Amino acid sequence: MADAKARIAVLGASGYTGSELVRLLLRHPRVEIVALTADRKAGQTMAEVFPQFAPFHLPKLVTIDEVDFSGVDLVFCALPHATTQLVIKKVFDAAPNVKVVDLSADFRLKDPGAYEQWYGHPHQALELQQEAVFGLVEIYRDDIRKARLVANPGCHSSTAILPIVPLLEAGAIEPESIVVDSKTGMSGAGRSAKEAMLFSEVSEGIHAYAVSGHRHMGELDQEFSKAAGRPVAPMFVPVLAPMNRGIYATLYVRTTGARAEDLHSILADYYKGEPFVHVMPFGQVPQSRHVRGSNMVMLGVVADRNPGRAILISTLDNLVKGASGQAVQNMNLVLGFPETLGLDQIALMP
Ligand SMILES: NC(=O)C1=CN([C@@H]2O[C@H](COP(=O)(O)OP(=O)(O)OC[C@H]3O[C@@H](n4cnc5c(N)ncnc54)[C@H](OP(=O)(O)O)[C@@H]3O)[C@@H](O)[C@H]2O)C=CC1
Ligand SMILES: CC(=O)N[C@@H](CCC(=O)OP(=O)(O)O)C(=O)O
Repeated sequence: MADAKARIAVLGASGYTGSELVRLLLRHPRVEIVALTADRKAGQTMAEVFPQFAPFHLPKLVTIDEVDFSGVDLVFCALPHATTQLVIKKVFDAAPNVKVVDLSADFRLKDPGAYEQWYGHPHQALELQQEAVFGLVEIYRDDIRKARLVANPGCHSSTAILPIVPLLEAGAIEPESIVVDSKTGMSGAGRSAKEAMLFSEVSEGIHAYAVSGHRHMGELDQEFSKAAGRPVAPMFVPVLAPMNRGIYATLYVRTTGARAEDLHSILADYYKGEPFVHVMPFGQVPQSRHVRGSNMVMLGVVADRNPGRAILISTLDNLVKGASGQAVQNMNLVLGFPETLGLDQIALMP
C-alpha cells in the first residue's frame, strides 16, 4: 500500500482477542480503526466496555450488519467458532477485495471431514475453507503474503507446532512418540465464559480438560502429518492453570538417534533471524511470564536422562502470539508492511 493508512474493522471488539487487537492496532503506525463490532454490547462505546480505552478516540461498537465493508481494507474477525463462516462469506460478497484475518477455528482445517469430526457440524463455506491459508507466519510466510483469507492458528496448536514441525521435517524425532502437555491461562476461554471459569472455581488449583480429545488435535494432526510426510496423531492434553494469560507446553519426544543437543541445533537454525521466536541456550527453561504481553514465543530444549528422549518447552501469550499479535503479524504480511510493525512490546515482568 502507498502511505495512506489501511482502514481496519475488528469484528468482536468487545471480546478478549478483539480488545487485544485494538490495544495493538492503536500503536500501529500504518492503520486506522474504522469499525468495531459487538453483539450484546453493540451500541456501547469501547470505553464503556473496556475503560482502559477511554483516552483514545475509537468508533462506537455496532452490529456487523451496520458496517460498510466497501470502505475497509482488512477485517479482523474475532468471533466465536461457527458464527464466523457465514459472516466472512457475507463480508466477501459485499467486498470481494477486502483481506480477512480470522482468529476463530473456522478455516484452519483443510479437510472438511476433519472439520466436521472436531466441530460437530458440516462446514458452511467450503470454498473459503480451501482458499484460506494457515496463519502461522514462521511456517507459511510466503503463502500468507499472497492470501485474501488467513486462518490464525489456535493458541495451544501454535505453541506445539512451532517446536515440533522443524524436528519432524528434519526426521529427528519419532512422530509416534510426541506427547504435548499444554497448560493454558483462563482468558483462552473468552470473555463470555461461564461458571467453570469463575475465580472461585479455578484459583488455587489446576485441572486437565477435554482429555479424551480436544479440537486442537485436528490442527496438530494436520500440521504434524504434513511435516512428517505421513499420518501423525500425537497425544495432547490441555490443562487449565490459574493465570490470566499464557500457554506453557511441555512436550516429550523420542529421537530417531539424534541427541537432545542436535534437536536444539535444528530449532536454533530453523528460527535464526525470526523476530518472534527465541530459542534459549541448550538446557535453559523459559517461563510463561517471559512472554506475557509480547508477541514472542520462547523455546527450550532439555536432555532427558535417557539419551534417546528429549523434553521441549514452548511458551507464548495466548492473546498475543496465540491470537491477536499473530493476527497483526499476518496483517503486516498481507498488506505489505514490515512484519514486526506494531509488535515490539516486551514481556511484562513481574
Ligand atoms: N481467547 C483466546 O485466547 C483465543 C481465542 N481465539 C478465538 O478467537 C475468537 C474470539 O475469542 P475471544 O475473544 O476469546 O471471545 P470473547 O467471548 O471474549 O468475544 C467474542 C466476541 O464476539 C462477539 N459475538 C459473540 N457472539 C456473536 C454473534 N453471534 N454475532 C456477532 N458477534 C458475536 C462478542 O460480542 P458481545 O461481547 O457483545 O457478546 C465479542 O465481541 C474465538 O473464535 C476464539 O476461539 C483464538 C486464539 C486464542
Ligand atoms: C482455556 C480455554 O478454554 N481455551 C480454549 C482455547 C482457545 C484457543 O486459542 O483456541 P481457539 O482459537 O481454537 O478457540 C479451549 O481450550 O477451547
